[in-house]
Amino acid sequence: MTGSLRARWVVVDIEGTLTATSQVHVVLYDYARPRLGPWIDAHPEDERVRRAVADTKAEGGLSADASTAEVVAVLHSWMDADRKAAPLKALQGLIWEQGYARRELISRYFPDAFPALRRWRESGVDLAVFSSGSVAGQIASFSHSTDGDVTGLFEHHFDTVNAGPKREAPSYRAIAAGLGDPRPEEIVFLSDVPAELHAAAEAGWQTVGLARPGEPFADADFAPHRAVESFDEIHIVPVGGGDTDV
Ligand SMILES: CSCCC(=O)C(=O)COP(=O)(O)O
Ligand SMILES: [Mg+2]
Repeated sequence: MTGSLRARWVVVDIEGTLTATSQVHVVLYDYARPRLGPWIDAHPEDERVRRAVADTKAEGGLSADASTAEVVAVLHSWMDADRKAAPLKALQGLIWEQGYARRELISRYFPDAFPALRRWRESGVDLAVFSSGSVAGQIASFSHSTDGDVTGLFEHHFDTVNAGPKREAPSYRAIAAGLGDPRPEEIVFLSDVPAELHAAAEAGWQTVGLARPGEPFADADFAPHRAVESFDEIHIVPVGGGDTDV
C-alpha cells in the first residue's frame, strides 16, 4: 500500500503497467510484423511513412536507396530486440490503428487499472499517458478495449516523439510543461521500469513502480521508489482535496 499520495496529475505508462507485456510483444507485435512491408509499399505518399522509412534507413545503417525488404529486416530486428525506436513505433501505430478500426485487435488491460483510473479522475485528479507506443497507437488502443472506449479518461498523450526518451529526465520536464507546469511534486508517474521512475524522480515527480507478478520487471530492484503489485494498492488524493482514500 502506498499511503495517500497527493497529486494534481497521474501519468501512466502502458506496457507492464496498464497492460500485460505479452499484449504488446505477442498480440500487437505479431499483428504488425507481417504488415510492415505491405504497409510501406501501399503508402508511398504518406509523409509519416516516408519519414519513418528514411529514419529507419538512417538509424539502421542502410543506404538511402535500400529496398523495402531491407527496411523491414531492420524493423523486425528492432522488434526482436524490443528496441522501441521511434520510426518503428510510428509504423506500428498506423498498422494497429487500422487493426483496431477493423475489429481485428482489441486491448486487454489489467482488471485493476481502469477502475482505479476512474476513481482518481472522479476525485479530481487529471490523467495522462507516457508510453513508447506512438500517440496514434495509444489512442487506437484506448478506443478499442475490453472496457470499451476509455479515451475520455486522458487529458494528454505523450510518446518519445513529443516528449523524448523515457529514461531521461528532460522528457518528464517537457511533459510537465505540456501539462501546464504544475509543481513537479504534484505529478505521480506509474511505470514498471525502474530506469523510467529514476528519470521521473530526477525531474521532481513522485513515482510508484508496478511490480506486477509474472511481468518482466516483477523482481527488479525498485528502490528508492515505492513499488506495488496492482493499482488497488495505490491511493491518490487530489491536491487540495480531503485526506480520505479514494
Ligand atoms: C498500445 S500502444 C503500444 C504500446 C507499445 O508499443 C509499447 O512499446 C509500450 O511501451 P511502454 O513505454 O508503454 O512500456
Ligand atoms: Mg512499461
